[in-house]
Amino acid sequence: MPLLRVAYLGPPGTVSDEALTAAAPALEGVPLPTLRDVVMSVQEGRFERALVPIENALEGGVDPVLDCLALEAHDVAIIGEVVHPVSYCLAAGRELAFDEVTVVLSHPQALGQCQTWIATNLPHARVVPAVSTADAVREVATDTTGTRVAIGPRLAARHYGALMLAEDLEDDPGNATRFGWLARAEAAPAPPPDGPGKTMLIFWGAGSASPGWLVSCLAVFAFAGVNLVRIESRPLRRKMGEYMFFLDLEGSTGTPAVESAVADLHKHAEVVRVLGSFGT
Ligand SMILES: O=C(O)C(=O)C[C@]1(C(=O)O)C=C[C@@H](O)C=C1
Repeated sequence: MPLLRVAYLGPPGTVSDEALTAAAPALEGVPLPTLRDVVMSVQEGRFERALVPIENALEGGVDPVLDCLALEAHDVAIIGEVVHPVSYCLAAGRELAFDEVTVVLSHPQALGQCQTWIATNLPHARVVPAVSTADAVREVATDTTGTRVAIGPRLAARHYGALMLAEDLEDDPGNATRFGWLARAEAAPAPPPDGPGKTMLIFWGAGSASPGWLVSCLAVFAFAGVNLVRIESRPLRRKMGEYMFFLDLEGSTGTPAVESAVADLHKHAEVVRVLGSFGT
């Protein structure tokens, strides 16, 4: 039987690559250039599965993934999650003293996760965003005369033969990223009827301009005895002041409590979409 191919943010050596290998070493990973591409590859049926970062312990939600799931990838479901510890090194194509460094490259999430380290150790360097951590490391690895460095996982430094000038750059040793497994919604396994589970959903609209609207939306979960574990708002990408709300809650939609809370939420909100419901 052919191996299941899983799309992830490339090139090889990203944190996504590390997380995929740690979670499912037997699956074949296929690197794609951007996070939007990875999500849309499942929406468009080019891949049956993808692994994408959703949330980081220090920096919060991974916006391109959340926005694409909410607003573009209407037929994609989150079918499971893995939490992967994240640690970075400072990679370069040659030995450099910190005060010689003029540019530090990385993915914006990684730059955010290391912001205190950068401010303390490279206060004069220009911080430049890259499409992924591994892309940044690949870029500097062959630069044997310049003054640029990159922040990326050790995997990337080894993969591209870069020197490691420093290690453990993350601003807290508890740094970790939560990744979601994606599949087409029709291929998602049925949510578990009991046992520990999680449901991720989004809602917006109808009544959001009236006092107490958000409270009444959230109250449906309290009344049903469902524990909310995360709430995050993002612009609805329409006009100023319109937001969508991402909720994570304990329990799957296979349980009566979650099912009735979600049904009640429909009475308050214009749009309610369950992004995923799975066992944990
Ligand atoms: O650039 C990478 O290495 C990625 O896999 C992307 C990404 C992200 O977008 O959050 C994944 C995990 C880390 O939090 C940092 C970057």
